[in-house]
This record gives sequence, structure tokens and C-alpha cells, in this order.
Amino acid sequence: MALLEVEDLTVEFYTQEGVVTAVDGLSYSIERGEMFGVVGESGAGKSVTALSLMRLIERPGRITSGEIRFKDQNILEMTESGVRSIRGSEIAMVFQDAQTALNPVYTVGEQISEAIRHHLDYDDHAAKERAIQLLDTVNIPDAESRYSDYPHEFSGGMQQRAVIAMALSCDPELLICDEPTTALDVTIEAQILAEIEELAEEFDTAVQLITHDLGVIAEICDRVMVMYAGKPVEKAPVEELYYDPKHPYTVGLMSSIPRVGDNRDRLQTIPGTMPDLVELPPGCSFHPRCPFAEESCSRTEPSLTNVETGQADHGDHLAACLEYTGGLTGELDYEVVVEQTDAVEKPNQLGDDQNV
Ligand SMILES: Nc1ncnc2c1ncn2[C@@H]1O[C@H](COP(=O)(O)OP(=O)(O)OP(=O)(O)O)[C@@H](O)[C@H]1O
Repeated sequence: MALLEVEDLTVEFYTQEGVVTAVDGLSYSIERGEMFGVVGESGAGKSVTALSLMRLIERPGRITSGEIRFKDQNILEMTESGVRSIRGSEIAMVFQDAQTALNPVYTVGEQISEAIRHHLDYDDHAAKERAIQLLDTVNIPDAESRYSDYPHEFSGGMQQRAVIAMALSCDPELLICDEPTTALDVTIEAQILAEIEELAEEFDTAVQLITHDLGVIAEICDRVMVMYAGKPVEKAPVEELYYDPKHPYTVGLMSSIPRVGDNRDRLQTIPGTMPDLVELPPGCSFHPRCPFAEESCSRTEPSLTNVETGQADHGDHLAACLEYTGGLTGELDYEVVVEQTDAVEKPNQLGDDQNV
């Protein structure tokens, strides 16, 4: 049994423009201790998925179907108090903006102690000891004296570290990180990602890491799910996805990763924008932006398929493209070049002729 099993999750927002289907029949699972990445452009439904796990979707939104089983219990059928006891203790969340997660009028240390007292049966002294220990674990220098600092006395990177310490304070089994490093500069970003990875291993915590940057996923994740317009379009072990992406959208995302040691300007975005979620294009939602699209792509909606066997939704590497069910007459004609650099082996880019 996986730690988390999401099955056929659909989340809708009832707006003046119509019903926005932010998440559409989504299924995935996360094993205990696994680092699971969720990637996609803005509006793909990544945050709505994460909020659903904590049952934090607010009006005008509603979870309209599906099951979310955490340790075999369906979160969507629990009482509010049942969910509250899971939130922050068994499932914790770190958001992009550390400032909004920290209350400016309390010291950083008090806030972590409070979280510990709230979820665990610790007295004041023991909670303070554990908070200092956690600040030290996330590499806040001189943790004992920094315990009494207010959030504004911390740098952005230290604030995010403190938020991670708070999230880990109750030893959660699942940590959801929603764009945890987007607001930080690249050096700090690398440090924080390495810390999340180290801590997750030390505490044996599973992580759902949400980002729009495939490079971030490649750093620390085991498996990855690529989302587009509320649906998964590719799922794969991270190395396979990185070296051998199978969905044209993933290939497009890859070409927007800046490469280490590469001074040519390769930062491109995928032409076009995410479709209107009130009225999705017929067939494959990505077809209007796909350089390989054929007439059939506007008629048939592809489902997740094993890229090797063509079997429906079965196996490690799945992609939702008609290519894998024999529905295309042409080929997906792109190339991913793997280039050796001094530091790490990183795949390079699409063939220059394909501007996906
Ligand atoms: N409160 C809301 N009211 C109406 N629609 C909403 C609301 N919240 C989300 N949505 C819809 O759900 C879609 C998916 O949002 P979500 O925040 O999950 O995207 P995301 O992939 O996390 O993007 P980002 O990287 O920008 O956070 C949005 O494009 C929007 O159409």
C-alpha cells in the first residue's frame, strides 16, 4: 500500500465565466519516503492538487469526485476534526512565500515551539529544546540565539529554512513543498533543495515537490508527474523523463531549462498559452501548441499509455499522446542530446530544428 493514493480526483471552480476544471480525473500515488515531483506551467493545477490533499479547497472551488487515500484512509470522507489532526502533523506543507507562513509579531522560535506543543504532547521547555534542535538541523547558524529573532531579522533563505523546520517539527510522513525555492536566488535554492533532500531522508519523510522548473525536479526527485491543463501528460522515473522525455509538452518544458556551463541563450518558452480551462480544446488539450499535432489529435483525447508496450495506464513510464497507441501517422521528430559537462551529466536540448 502506497503512503498516498490519489484516484480520479476532479476539482472544479464555479466562476462567472463558467465551471473551471482545475484538476481533471487525476490519479497518482506516492510511496513512503519517496521524493515525488509535480511539474507544469502556471495554471496546470499543481497547487489545487496539493490543497486538495489537505482538504483546503475553498469556495468557489469544490472537489467533485475522486478519492484521496492517505495511509489507506480516504481524506475526503473524514470529519473536519479528523482532517485537522492530520494537517500539519502527518501531512505538512511549505509554500513559496515564507513570509506569509511566518507571523511577524512572534519570534521564529516561538512559532516553531507553538507548532510542536500544538501537535505533540511537549511541555514548554521540551518544545523549545526541540525547536532549537530543528533550527540547527536546517542549518540556521547559532540556533539558540536566533531562536529569539523575529522573522524580519532572518534573510529570505533563513526564513524558508525556518518554515521547513516548522513543517518538520511534528515528523510528518508527507511533506508537500509548493515552489519552495522560487522566491530565492539560485545559490540559496540549491542549498535549500539539498537540505530538503537530506532531511527527508533523515526523517524518512515522503515529499511532493511542486515546481514549474524541471531542473529543480531533476536535482532531488525519484519520480515525476508532468501536468498540463489539470491532467497528467507524462509520469516517469526522473532520469528517464530527463534523458528520454516522451510527451511533446515535456520536451517543451525541457528546452526552457537553463544549462549549467552553457552560455548560449537557450531559454525559450513553449509558444502559446495554457488553454481556457472552462472550455478545453477537443481531443488532446495540448494539440493547439504541439508541433507534431495531426488532425486526429483534435478528435481523440489520448490517455496515459505505457510508452513501450502501448498498454493503458500500466508501468513506470507513461505518456498521454496518440503516438503511443499508434494514433499518429508521423513521428515525434525531436532529439534530446546528452552532453557531458565537468560537473554532472546533463541532457542538452531539443534538436535545434524543433522549436517546441
Ligand atoms: N480561487 C479560484 N477561483 C477560480 N479559479 C481558480 C481558483 N484557484 C485556482 N483556480 C483555477 O485553477 C487553475 C489551476 O490553478 P493552480 O494554482 O493549481 O495552478 P498551478 O499549476 O499551481 O500554477 P502556479 O504555478 O501558478 O501556482 C487556475 O488556472 C485557475 O483557473
